[in-house]
Amino acid sequence: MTFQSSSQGSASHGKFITFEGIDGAGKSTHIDWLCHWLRSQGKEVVSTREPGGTPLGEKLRTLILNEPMHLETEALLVFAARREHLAEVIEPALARGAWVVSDRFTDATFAYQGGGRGISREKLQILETWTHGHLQPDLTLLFDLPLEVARQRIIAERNLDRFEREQAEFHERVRFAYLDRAAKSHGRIRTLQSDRTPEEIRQSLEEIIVTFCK
Ligand SMILES: Nc1ncnc2c1ncn2[C@@H]1O[C@H](COP(=O)(O)OP(=O)(O)OP(=O)(O)O)[C@@H](O)[C@H]1O
Ligand SMILES: Cc1cn([C@H]2C[C@H](O)[C@@H](COP(=O)(O)O)O2)c(=O)[nH]c1=O
Repeated sequence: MTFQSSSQGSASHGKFITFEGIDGAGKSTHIDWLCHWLRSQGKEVVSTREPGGTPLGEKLRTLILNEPMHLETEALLVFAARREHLAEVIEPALARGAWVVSDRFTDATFAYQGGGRGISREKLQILETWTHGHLQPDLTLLFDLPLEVARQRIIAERNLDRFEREQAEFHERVRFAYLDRAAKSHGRIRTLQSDRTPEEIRQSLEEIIVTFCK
């Protein structure tokens, strides 16, 4: 993890890797492979997700994904679930030297609640600083692809949740908020072109992760 204090780069801490992208981008498909690969390198790996990752967080996830609510209530709940996730799972794992791989983190909030719902970046930054001002992912893998391709992948296979049922314009705003954030991330967010075969994506992912581990 990247602490903004002098603990940055300390050998006693693990690494924090997050996966991001619009719904149906292919994150879950590749998280298992990455965790398997990291374990084959002898690392302790904690695989988790947001919203969720703790018993309380999973209850909040059910509400967030299914219950109609005010847009700011939604933002506050994702940060509440995140605070619990950090305290119960992420921070202890990193402190003991484990690698944490999370299916989504705060970039998702800037993309969905910021880009999608229109909450200002300033408001979200205040919540981010309050919740985890001391900690950011070391590496974020952004799975990017055209909206129509992602829709085709998920539409046949699942009951759509509150976000997945949003209009195409919402998902376009989410996608472009992610890309904008990646462009300003100084290399933390690596974008993977995801309208390719799983094998091609995995090869790109492997190149990124091997370089990151050096
Ligand atoms: N490169 C690919 N080509 C074709 N189909 C894919 C590819 N990657 C994933 N899929 C399929 O698309 C669907 C969505 O993939 P996956 O669940 O990995 O996406 P996700 O980003 O985790 O989605 P969500 O965030 O909505 O859970 C799955 O049926 C998966 O098998
Ligand atoms: C962390 C986070 C998530 N969301 C949204 C994005 C997705 O539509 C769902 C989670 O579903 P997934 O299939 O597990 O990817 O939640 C959000 O709006 N804001 C967030 O901070």
